[in-house]
Order: sequence, then C-alpha cells, then structure tokens
Amino acid sequence: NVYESVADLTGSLTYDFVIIGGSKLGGTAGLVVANRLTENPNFSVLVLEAGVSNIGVLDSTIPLFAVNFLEQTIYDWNYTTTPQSGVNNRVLDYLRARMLGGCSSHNGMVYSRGTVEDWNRYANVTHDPSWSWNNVLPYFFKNEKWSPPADHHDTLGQFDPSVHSTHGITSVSLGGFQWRTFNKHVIQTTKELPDVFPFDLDMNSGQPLGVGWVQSTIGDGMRSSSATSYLAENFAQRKNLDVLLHAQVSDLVDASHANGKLSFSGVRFSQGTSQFTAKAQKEIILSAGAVGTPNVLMHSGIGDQNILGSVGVPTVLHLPSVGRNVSDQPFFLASWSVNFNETIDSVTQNATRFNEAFAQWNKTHTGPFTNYLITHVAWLRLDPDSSIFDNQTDPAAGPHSPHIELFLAPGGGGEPGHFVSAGIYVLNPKSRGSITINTNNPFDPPVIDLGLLQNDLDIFTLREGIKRANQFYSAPTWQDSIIGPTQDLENVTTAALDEIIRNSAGVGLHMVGSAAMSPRDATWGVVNPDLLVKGIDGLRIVDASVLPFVPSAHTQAATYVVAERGADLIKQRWN
Ligand SMILES: Cc1cc2nc3c(=O)[nH]c(=O)nc-3n(C[C@H](O)[C@H](O)[C@H](O)COP(=O)(O)OP(=O)(O)OC[C@H]3O[C@@H](n4cnc5c(N)ncnc54)[C@H](O)[C@@H]3O)c2cc1C
Repeated sequence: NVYESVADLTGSLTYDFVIIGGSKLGGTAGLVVANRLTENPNFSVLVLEAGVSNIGVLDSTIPLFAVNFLEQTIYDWNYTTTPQSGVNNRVLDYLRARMLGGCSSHNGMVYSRGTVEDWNRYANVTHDPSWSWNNVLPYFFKNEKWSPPADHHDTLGQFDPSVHSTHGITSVSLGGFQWRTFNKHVIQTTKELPDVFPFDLDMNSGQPLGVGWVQSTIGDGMRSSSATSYLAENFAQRKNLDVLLHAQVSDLVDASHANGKLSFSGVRFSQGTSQFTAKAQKEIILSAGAVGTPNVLMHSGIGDQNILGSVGVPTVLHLPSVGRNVSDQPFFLASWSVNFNETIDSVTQNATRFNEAFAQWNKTHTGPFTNYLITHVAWLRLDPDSSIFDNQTDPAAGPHSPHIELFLAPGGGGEPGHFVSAGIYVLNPKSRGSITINTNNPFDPPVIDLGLLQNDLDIFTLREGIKRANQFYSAPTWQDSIIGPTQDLENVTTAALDEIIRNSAGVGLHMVGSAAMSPRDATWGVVNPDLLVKGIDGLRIVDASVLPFVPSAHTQAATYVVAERGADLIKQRWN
C-alpha cells in the first residue's frame, strides 16, 4: 500500500492516525509507529512522506555504497547550515534523507544504544522513570533482530549474546567481511595498550568503554532500514495502512479549542502543484526528524511568537522551545598511509577488484560490499584531571559513559593509495544551535545553525580525540605497517591544531533536541515525556527531535526506541 499519487488513495483522506515523515521512526521513526499501530486492524493509518521510495535504490541496499550518500543526491533534502563561526565561518552540508525509511535508508548503519547512564539521565531530566535504561531495554529488544554476519564467521568473543535480542524487526550484525590484517592490529593494540584501549566485548551492553567490534543494522549482506524492516512486504500489505510518497506536509490546519485545549485535525500537504488536507480522527504524529519536525511546527504557528511574527506566520501557540536546544556531535577524520594493501581502498580504487566485489555481492550477498567502512569502535573518556574541568562541568552522563568515539576503518584516505583512518566524534557536545524559519513559505528550507564548536569543551574534546587516535595507530603492532599520517596532527602547537580543526571539522549528522522532552510541568521543552506536544491535544512527536541531548552514541538506535515507545504510548491511549 505504498502509493505514488494521491489519486491512488481511495476514500476521503480521513484516517485515525496521520503520520508525517516516512522515515524509520516516522521517517526512521514514522514507519515504526505505522507498523505498530496497524497491528490493530481497527486503526487506519496514513503516512505522508515527502521523498521517494527506497525500493531498487542500490546505494541504499549495498552497505558499502552508503558512501555515495555523503554528497548531495536526489534522496536528500540537501540542506546547508548557516556560516558556522566555530569552524571559520564555513557553510556545511547538512544531510537529511528524503526517502522512505528516512535517514535509516542512507545512514552509516552503526548500531549503538548509548549507555545505562545516558538513559537514566533522560529519565532524571524528564522526571519520568519510563525513559530509564531498564525500562527502555525491552524497546531495544523489540527493535533488534540479532543476525549472523554475511560471511557466517565464528563470532565467539566478538559480542555478548546475553545483551541482544533475536526477535525484533531491524537486523543487527557484526561485520560480514574480514579485513584480516587490520583486524589483527586492532585487537593487538588492545593487548599492547590495555590502559587506554582495553578490549570491550560488546559496545551495546550499556557500559561500552574500550574497543570492540562494530555492530551494524545489516542483515544478509544488505542494509536493514525501517523501510526494509518495518515496512517489509507483509506489513505494507496491511489493509489499514496507506503510505503516500512525494507528499510534502506544509502545516497543520483546522485548529479548534475544546475543553480549554487546542487541537488540530488536518494535515495540509502538497503533491506536485496540488494541495490536499488529510484528516486525523485520533492523533497526528509528527515524525519528520530533527530538522523537519520544528519546521512543520513553526509553519503551523507553533513556536516562538517573536520568530513567527518576524516572518508573518500567525502564532497559534507560543511555544518558545521549538527549534531551540539543537545539538549535534562535532566530527574530524584523520588518516594514515599504510604499506599493506588489504584495505577498502584496494576495492574502491581498482576497477577490476570493484567489479569482482560487485559480482560477488550480486551472486551471494557476501564480500567486501557487505560492510560499511568501520570495523571497530573505541569509546573513550577524557582524563579526569584534564585542565578543562577546572572551569567546565563533566558533560558525560556518568563515570561509565564515554566522551570520545573513534571509529576505526581499514581505508579512507581519499587519495590514491592504502590508508587506515579514525573518525573522531565529540559525544557530549556543550554547544547548542537552532532550527528557525526566515520566510512564511513552508517549502523554503529552514535555517540550520548548529552552533558547532562554539564551546571550548567541544574543541578540547576533539583535540584529545585526535591525540588518542595518534596514540592508537602508534602502538607497537602498527610500527611496520604505518607509513605516516596524511596530515601531521602531532607535531603542531595547540593553536595550529585548533586551526586545522576549525578548517576541516564536520558534524556527525546526529541532530537531536529541536522538540525536546521535558517534565510535564516544565515551562521549557516541546513535548511531555509521553511525547504529546505541550498545550495541544492529539499531536505527538515521535522522532529524534524529542531527545533533549545526544546520547553518547549515534542516534538511530535511540530513535528506534523513541518510536517503539511512542507507538506503545499511542496504543495505550486508544486501544
Ligand atoms: C548521512 C547520515 C549518516 C548517519 N549515520 C548514522 C549511523 O551510522 N548510526 C546511527 O545510529 N545514526 C546515524 N545517523 C543518524 C540517524 O540516522 C538519525 O538520527 C535517525 O535516523 C533520525 O530518525 P528520524 O525518524 O528522527 O528522522 P529521519 O530519519 O530524518 O526521518 C524524517 C522523515 O520525514 C520526512 N519529512 C521531513 N519533512 C517532511 C515534510 N514536511 N513532509 C513529509 N515528510 C517529511 C523526511 O523525508 C524523512 O523521510 C546518520 C544520519 C545521516 C544523515
């Protein structure tokens, strides 16, 4: 029931639930909610997705081809940020998928849940224990289907089965192709430098400190997105579910007041040059993602009255936190040239090997195309005696939560040759940005200001991350393999290193916080812990934007939890 044109929909465009954003959760989240709600045959659900189908998009299916999404494509909104003063006024591309499955259809597929302390902190901040680690773990399990790697290698000692679930929907697996030389050196480094880089059996135990094997949303050598899992054929066929593509929502309409409460019953969207309104009899669920959700809210008159007034959008509800409090994780990529040729570069830079790998994947869904770039992840803490803590509080959720992530990859120098690399993330950034609007045309792009690297702690953490990456690739085991760094990041002054960072750092693309949860009686925040928008009846936000700050992890697993829990909350109200 996935339709290209509104003319294909029978009936009056009236449903129990209208979900905005066909990502995994509505986008990424939206399809999770759609799937769970349509388990009840009495509920009718319409999903409105601005983008295109994921079906037949090879870049979305073959894990290694995800790199092709790291530039502007027809599967993306192709946003850019405002000039970011923290990175020498550069304007950055800000990728957001515009396709079924949302960012789960085009992201890096790293599956990381965050820590026990991260989730307990969400529970504390929202005054709602149902967001604690123990209480969200069943939702991780509902989402995750632990699966064998594509090469069916022996995974003993590479993960802890006791912290995984095999009965969920999204496939999660260890790497399906072995870069043996690189893997050997990584594991040897954990033995040679165990104080800094201890081996960690499972990065999703809730206590991930150390270096472990990466886990990814991949099954049978293919990407597992919310579109391929939650909207798999057996689910898409449900008679009570309609999914409409190329349907861009402009705003919520038909506002009314009943029993002193505001509600909206209509969702206005465009297809081509025509406008339509879908009706929700029970709830509207906004799952347009951390950029799209505040954008739709503001164009519906829900937001800061000063911002809305300045662009001529009449205020329906003054909710000043909409679009504020945005956070994302600063990122820096460092590479080293190596003298072994068993690297991803050997496949991507050699037409013969590339064609062989492609043929192998086509035939058996095995081989080097079954992994993305990353084989291991190091989750690390800043030194507690760091000078930065003289005047800054520790941003981590607790002593067992990392400040720094290094993703480790056997390739990626971006030039001809063979490389190893480390992607360095600041996991708990203190800088904050915003999503605002500067016109009253809902089809104009929103204004994205990440506030990237504006807080000293963030650039300090990135510098420390670079030092750890240098230390990692300086372990004795690498001595005969590493030729040298592609850029000297070690023998430079702090000021020079800062300048290098500000000239080339990017962003993790893990935005959250633009429609944050807060305690039920709080005057800040956009949604209550039950994800209902404050001051509005029947409007729920179910996507990454509700997380008040990033977990010390990437964000898709957390988004799946928000979506699974959001669906449960909706069912509890209406079943
Ligand atoms: C390139 C990239 C790589 C990433 N890599 C990883 C990774 O390896 N691991 C990880 O954990 N996280 C990763 N992330 C982050 C993660 O994918 C996102 O945090 C998560 O998927 C967000 O889900 P969401 O449902 O909130 O929003 P999205 O997945 O963005 O879904 C929003 C959906 O709503 C649709 N939409 C928006 N506005 C409208 C509108 N007005 N009308 C109709 N539809 C609309 C969009 O087209 C989209 O389909 C990555 C993100 C990107 C962009």
